Amino acid sequence: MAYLLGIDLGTSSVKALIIDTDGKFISMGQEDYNFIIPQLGYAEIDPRLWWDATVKAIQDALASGKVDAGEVKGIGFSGHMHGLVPVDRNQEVVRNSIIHLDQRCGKQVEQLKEKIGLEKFSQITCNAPAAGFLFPSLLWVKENEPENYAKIDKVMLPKDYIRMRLTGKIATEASDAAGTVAFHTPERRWAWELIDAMGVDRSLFPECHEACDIAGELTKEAAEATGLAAGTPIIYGGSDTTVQSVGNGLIRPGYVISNIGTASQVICCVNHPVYDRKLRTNTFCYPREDLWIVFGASLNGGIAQKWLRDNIFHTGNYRALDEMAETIPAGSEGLLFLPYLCGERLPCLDPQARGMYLGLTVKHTQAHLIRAVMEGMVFALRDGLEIFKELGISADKIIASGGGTKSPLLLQIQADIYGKDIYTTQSKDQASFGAALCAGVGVGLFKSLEEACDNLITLSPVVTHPNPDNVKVYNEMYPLYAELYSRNKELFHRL
Ligand SMILES: Nc1ncnc2c1ncn2[C@@H]1O[C@H](COP(=O)(O)OP(=O)(O)O)[C@@H](O)[C@H]1O
Ligand SMILES: O=C(CO)[C@@H](O)[C@H](O)COP(=O)(O)O
Repeated sequence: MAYLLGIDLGTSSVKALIIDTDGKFISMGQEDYNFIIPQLGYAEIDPRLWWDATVKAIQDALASGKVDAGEVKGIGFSGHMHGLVPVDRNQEVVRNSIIHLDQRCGKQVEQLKEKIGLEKFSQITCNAPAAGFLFPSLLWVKENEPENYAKIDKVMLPKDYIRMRLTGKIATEASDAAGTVAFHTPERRWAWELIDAMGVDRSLFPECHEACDIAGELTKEAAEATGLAAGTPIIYGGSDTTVQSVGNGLIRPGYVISNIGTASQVICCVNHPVYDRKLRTNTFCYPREDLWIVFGASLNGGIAQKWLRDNIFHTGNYRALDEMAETIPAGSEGLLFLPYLCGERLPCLDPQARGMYLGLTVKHTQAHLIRAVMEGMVFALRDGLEIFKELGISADKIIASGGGTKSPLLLQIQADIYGKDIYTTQSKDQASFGAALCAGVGVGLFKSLEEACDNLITLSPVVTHPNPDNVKVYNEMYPLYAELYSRNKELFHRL
């Protein structure tokens, strides 16, 4: 038998998925970890925790699938984006990774805008600089931790660290490199003009490749740690937003993925690097040289539900929260929730944005608080769909993805707030599945990503249809939701 291993390094957990070459699920290992919040607005994690969790997840996948390591023909990756992983000359981490949820580098974002000019910056990167992205985070380290900055030999993205531990080699690839905003997105190369202008040494940036290229082979040391076979081919892999889209079959323009993970996004792919001139969405590279991804990224997807579960209700169980929310009608009887608990990127790029409930009355119960949070998470994504309309990007078909697909209620809320049928794919975990497909293309088991997607990805026969009454309620509420941020921005900034 021939198998493929896809590793998805998420913000909160790592998944190692084994499939066969027909795309059939064989087994999956999953391990959780927690990033730390050393102070308000910071979000960090020691990358060695990712490695330990990845090793365990791979071991579990091999054991539960009873897979002979020699039959794993290729390994691919998907990884949460934007985070800074700095290593020294011995490939040891210099400091904790500053991850995408971190909002500390507002000052460095302003410096980028002042020194380069926002228009020039966005023409090169197709994006606005934002807190939590590698380049401004690196500028923060340069300014605030000169002793750490001096030790940095190379910087990389989170999943590149795992690949480095497996191959012994440091490199990155275009889909994640574009998310650093030190990258020329249309030309798919490091933006030396920006790097030089900010006084950063070019040597810190590793070689950059394409997602399905071969990166190297599994080392003997990594084989001993994981139980995989030394010499197994390893491909570069890509950013989670793009690879998860591949795992949903997104390989040509025309449809949209609605992904709810810890963060959440609405995503489409395009043939040219088009970008929103108002810089509310992101345009990065896709794991195929002639495609780009456009997406609206909310920092506040499932993390809002996790906050409610862990900090407010102290229940370990999303299902229990769903059961309560299901008892409440659409619209939560006039209660609205703005989910900007981590600051926000879509549509406002504001690290000081905050969450809020609007409309509380004595009638509202715990169940209303839960349902309003779920609705707020999806209203945040509708903001992205409205921008797609302005850009002339069609959303003929919407495919839901990520951990949010485990909740039938969240699927129904998406159908009702978007007013569209919601499809899902049959693959168990789309990001790690996409990573395995990229590996299959890299090692030559599939001719192309199109062939892999067209042959191996099937939509689930269960489609969630919008309920017309709920659509009406949400269409009336959305304009109120859309004003919540702008009307409260000044207060958020004074808090
Ligand atoms: N029954 C469920 N089990 C797990 N996650 C769920 C469930 N229902 C909804 N979710 C949502 O999925 C999110 C986790 O999604 P996932 O894609 O696994 O995250 P990540 O890849 O960011 O680690 C949770 O924060 C939650 O909002
Ligand atoms: O920030 C972005 C995209 O810009 C996300 O792609 C993160 O990479 C989210 O990862 P998960 O929350 O799904 O782990």
